[in-house]
Amino acid sequence: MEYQVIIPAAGSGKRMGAGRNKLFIEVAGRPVILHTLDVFASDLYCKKIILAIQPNDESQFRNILAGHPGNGKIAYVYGGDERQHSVYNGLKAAGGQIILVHDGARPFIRQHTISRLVQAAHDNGAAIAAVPVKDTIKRADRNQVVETVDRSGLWQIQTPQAFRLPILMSAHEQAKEQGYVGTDEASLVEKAGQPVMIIESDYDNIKLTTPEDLYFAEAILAKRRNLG
Ligand SMILES: Nc1ccn([C@@H]2O[C@H](COP(=O)(O)OP(=O)(O)OP(=O)(O)O)[C@@H](O)[C@H]2O)c(=O)n1
Ligand SMILES: C[C@](O)(CO)[C@H](O)COP(=O)(O)O
Repeated sequence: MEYQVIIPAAGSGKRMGAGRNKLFIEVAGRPVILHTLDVFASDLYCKKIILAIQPNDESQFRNILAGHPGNGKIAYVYGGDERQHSVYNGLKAAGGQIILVHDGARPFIRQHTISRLVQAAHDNGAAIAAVPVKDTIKRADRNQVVETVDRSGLWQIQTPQAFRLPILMSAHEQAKEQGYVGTDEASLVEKAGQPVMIIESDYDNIKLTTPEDLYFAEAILAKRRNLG
């Protein structure tokens, strides 16, 4: 089933502390963004990649992506101050029935997860990648525990997040009218009253956020090379 994907890539990487867009950092000798785009480039059902970037990163992105197999599918839009604004700018360039949003900082997404998300979004309207929480979660007030959260129903949410395009567009427009900023697309869609399905992903689908994540990234790629 055909789909388009928005890749938010306009962040500043403050928590990474690299002093530049973390998607330009090399892992196994290649910039993070190339790893992220690989699966969408090779997926014949992926008809368009909408890359949301900062204007001052444009020449570097274009140079890095010039030789990538997915380059012919890429449309560039400028991002905004918040991730949500970057995604909304991407939505305005999107078409077709199914739209995915996938963090540029998540380079290890698998094809079979994407395929399941696309089908679930077609069937149900909205579907997101997630893995069960492994740690005990507690709520604290000024570092003092006030509540232990029942872990049985908790999921660690990832991207891709997949939607029928009108559902996501409407949710973003409602959030804009209400001045609501969420940390993922699903929170906007939930707020609009649309059920959201969870599709179990895998623990390799990490978001490269802090420097430690780069060690994990090298290990994930080494594992995949060894598995062939
Ligand atoms: N205004 C923004 C903020 C983030 N992103 C993108 O959204 C993804 C997930 O965001 P995050 O990991 O938080 O990236 P940064 O915002 O760059 O990180 P930080 O919060 O540490 O600055 C990243 O691919 C990032 O480039 C974006 O397109 N536009
Ligand atoms: C969308 C997301 O990756 C789901 O876990 C996450 O909310 C992004 O958060 P960030 O702070 O913008 O990286």
